[in-house]
Amino acid sequence: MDNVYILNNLGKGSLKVTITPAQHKTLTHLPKRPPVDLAFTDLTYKVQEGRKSNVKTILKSVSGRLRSGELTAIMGPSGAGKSTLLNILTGYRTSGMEGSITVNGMERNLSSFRKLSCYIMQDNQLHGNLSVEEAMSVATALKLPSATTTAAKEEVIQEILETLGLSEHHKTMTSNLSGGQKKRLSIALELVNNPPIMFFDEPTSGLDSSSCFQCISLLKTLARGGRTIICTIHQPSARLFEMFDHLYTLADGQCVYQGSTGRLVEWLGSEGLQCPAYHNPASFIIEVSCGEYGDNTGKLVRAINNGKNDIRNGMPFPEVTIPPYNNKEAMEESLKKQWNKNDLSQVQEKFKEATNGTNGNGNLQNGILQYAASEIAKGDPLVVQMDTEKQDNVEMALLGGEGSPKRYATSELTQFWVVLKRTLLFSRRDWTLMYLRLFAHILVGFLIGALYYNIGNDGSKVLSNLGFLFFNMLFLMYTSMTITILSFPLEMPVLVKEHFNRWYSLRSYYMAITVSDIPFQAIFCVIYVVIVYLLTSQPAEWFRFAMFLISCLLISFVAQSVGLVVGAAMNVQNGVFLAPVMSVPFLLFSGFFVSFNAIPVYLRWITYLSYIRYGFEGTALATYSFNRKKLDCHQTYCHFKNPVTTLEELDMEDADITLDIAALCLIFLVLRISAFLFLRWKLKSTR
Ligand SMILES: Nc1ncnc2c1ncn2[C@@H]1O[C@H](COP(=O)(O)OP(=O)(O)OP(=O)(O)O)[C@@H](O)[C@H]1O
Repeated sequence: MDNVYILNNLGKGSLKVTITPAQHKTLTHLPKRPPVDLAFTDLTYKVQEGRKSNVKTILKSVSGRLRSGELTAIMGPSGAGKSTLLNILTGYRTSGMEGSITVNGMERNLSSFRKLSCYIMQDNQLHGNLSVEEAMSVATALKLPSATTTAAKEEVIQEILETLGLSEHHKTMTSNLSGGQKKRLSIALELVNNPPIMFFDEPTSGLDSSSCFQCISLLKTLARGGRTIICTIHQPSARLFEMFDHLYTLADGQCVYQGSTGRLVEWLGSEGLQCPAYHNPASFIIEVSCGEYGDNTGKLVRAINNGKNDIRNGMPFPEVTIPPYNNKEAMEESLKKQWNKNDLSQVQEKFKEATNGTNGNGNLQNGILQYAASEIAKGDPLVVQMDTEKQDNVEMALLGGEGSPKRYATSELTQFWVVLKRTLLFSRRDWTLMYLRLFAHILVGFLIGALYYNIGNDGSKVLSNLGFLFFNMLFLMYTSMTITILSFPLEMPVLVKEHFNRWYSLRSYYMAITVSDIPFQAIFCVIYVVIVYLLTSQPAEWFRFAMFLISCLLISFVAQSVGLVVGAAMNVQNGVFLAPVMSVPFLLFSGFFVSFNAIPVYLRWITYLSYIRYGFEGTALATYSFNRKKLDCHQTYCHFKNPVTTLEELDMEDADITLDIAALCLIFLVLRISAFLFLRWKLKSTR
């Protein structure tokens, strides 16, 4: 359908422009968000190294302005502090920082800011087991308000995928996408709620030159839509460099250039640094920053006043003042004024999306866009038929404080449900997690059944039967513990990204992963126990079987929780070594190797912590307690013919299975809470 726009250039009549989009490539269905300008003043970042007195200053009182509608590159030599600056601006790193960061002239409220921004990290943290479409569905389910209809969500997904050139690949599994496609998917996922500020850490790393160009074109397109796009980049090619609107260059933690990319060479020339002909300006500024043309850093830092000066007019930026607002209306009014300042970007967005869409081809400087922009630049009032809704929908989140809406777009229950469904889908698709585990339980079940075949009621084989009971504990413990230690740390980077970008709360995520694996673990455990119980001819009484099964189930749940604690607290290498080593004392004090009374008094407390002891005791009581009849004996003398003798030998004659079950439940709860606390600590400490 043709779009008709009236450019009512007052005093000069009106101009009618008819635009026929080549294909449906608009982002009209995204939620409307306000444009955001970000400024930072005298930003200093220090870290402590080694001894407490050894403080390293990474950012040295840098200042800068990052405007909406512009694509900003943060450049500098390796180790200059680019990632550190980006991490501070995103709010990813908060401790050790001094200075002020303002958003549209007001002191940044980190909580509100994080709702307006997204951070796309270098290694596209994506779940490989989801298709593009499924990943997008999860993003819309979590990032758009629950009130959004399914049809509207579908439309958002459709639009974004078409715009980013991913619609052809909507059924492709994320793990099979190319590097460039993965990058685009990472952007697509965050674009769902249309954040006005987007941060990218090295968006072009690992991409070939054509994909780099496409990626930067896409970022430029997003910037032209009124968004503030900031990315760190390593020495781009001259072609890529030209595409950036704004360049912020760091050298040794200080700002050596801030301004348009187009004026870089001219400005450096005015400082006595002539860029050789046919030399890439991006390479030149890096070389200058590295000191290849002498020590110019101090001179450049002074000339630019460490980022306080605007290269456009060589003057310091106007002071940021925060007006004293008396009421909410005054704040809204002020924000609307700021909004109106960004009319240019709104016009650009409208024209861009109506004409060529955001298809990443970089062809943005079309005639209409230039016309509209130049008219505004001249100061002539220009009325464009636009979404008036945008102006009314000033985001109170910018203001922070009382008017600030909820922390997440959806309720914790919705987050729990969406993450649970996603985790169940992963489990179904994860070969190791599902089929290999099932196979192992069945195989080992039959192996043990064959080894201890029919010994359950044989008075001469009670010691072997106790060995069987202990082996059950060992097997169930290791299988459920190691799978969690191996799989959970792999989830961490995605969790860090999604949690930081406000997809869900840690609580909802944790509840979902806690619940998701329990049914599978339970099914595997039941299959194993049924096989071994029948093959080894344990007492054929339902209540004994139930107690035996409950003890085994609880052991596998507890061991899984141990795996979660270890997986949350450390990486795979350490976890795989430490968890089995840490389990050794619990195995030794389980009551199988040494009976309780034989353990030295000062070491007995360990048995109370040994979950293996409770599990082993539970299965032993289920087998030999509750007035079990004497066992069969096919030899002249069977010492353990009477089950009471076995219990006496194990010091379990007074033991109570209810206490064992209660202790296992308590340990389970304590471990699950500890795993949550470790996870929370880990999320904070990685930042
Ligand atoms: N936690 C830390 N402890 C000690 N030094 C740190 C810490 N974090 C960063 N640094 C140092 O700060 C400097 C800047 O690091 P940063 O990662 O920001 O550099 P960069 O410009 O992004 O480099 P690159 O382009 O190589 O990624 C480096 O010298 C780095 O070693």
